Amino acid sequence: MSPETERDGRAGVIIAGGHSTRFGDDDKAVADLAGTPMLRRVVDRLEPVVDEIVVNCRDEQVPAIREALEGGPEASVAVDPVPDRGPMAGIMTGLRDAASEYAVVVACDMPFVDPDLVDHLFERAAGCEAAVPRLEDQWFQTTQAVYRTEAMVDACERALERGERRIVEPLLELDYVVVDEKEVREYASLETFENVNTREEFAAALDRLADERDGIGD
Ligand SMILES: Nc1nc2c(ncn2[C@@H]2O[C@H](COP(=O)(O)OP(=O)(O)OP(=O)(O)O)[C@@H](O)[C@H]2O)c(=O)[nH]1
Ligand SMILES: [Mg+2]
Repeated sequence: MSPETERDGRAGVIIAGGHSTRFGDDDKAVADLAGTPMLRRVVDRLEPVVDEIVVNCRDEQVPAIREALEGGPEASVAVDPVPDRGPMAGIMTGLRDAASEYAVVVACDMPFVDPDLVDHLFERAAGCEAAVPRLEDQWFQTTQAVYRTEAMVDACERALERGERRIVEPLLELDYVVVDEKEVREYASLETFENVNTREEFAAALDRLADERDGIGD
């Protein structure tokens, strides 16, 4: 028998442990975006393509996050043992709580994440340790990427020990594949990567949702 735990399945790990400083006084994770907390939109979009959902946050966010998750798909909450160590530490916390072999990591501020792309990223990651989108002239989309859970946890631990904070540090240690812009566009429009940092971007997201409701756009 293998000494390692046999894992299979797919997790969705949403990181929400930041302070939303560009957003202002409120926590953007639970900000009401056209009637639905932003984080809950991400949960709802991932639910059809994953087997379990984990939401990572700081301890004091838990009550509001649980409220935002109420009535939705089952999701567990993974609290950072040490807060404010950056999104990579949040990824490590969330992945540690996931039981699945692979996990898609998505930031809580990406309300337009496309399940078709996520599904494709899981397929591309099979047999290796990560599948990460990279658009032309842009950096890796590390907060909308699939990782092999155990491999990424170990790589994050090593990176944090070295004093690194960037998500790309553990990624580059893994056996990863890049999903380029052309390939992304076969599955999703680039709005999948749109992230909401400011009040202006929040207003733009509201406009986009209104257009979608009215059947405008693609
Ligand atoms: N667990 C954890 N998550 C974080 C941390 N910093 C950022 N994040 C998450 O990483 C994602 C991307 O970060 P940002 O868009 O910069 O979010 P943010 O740090 O809350 O916002 P700003 O303060 O405006 O930069 C978001 O989903 C954040 O919640 C952190 O220190 N710990
Ligand atoms: Mg952001």
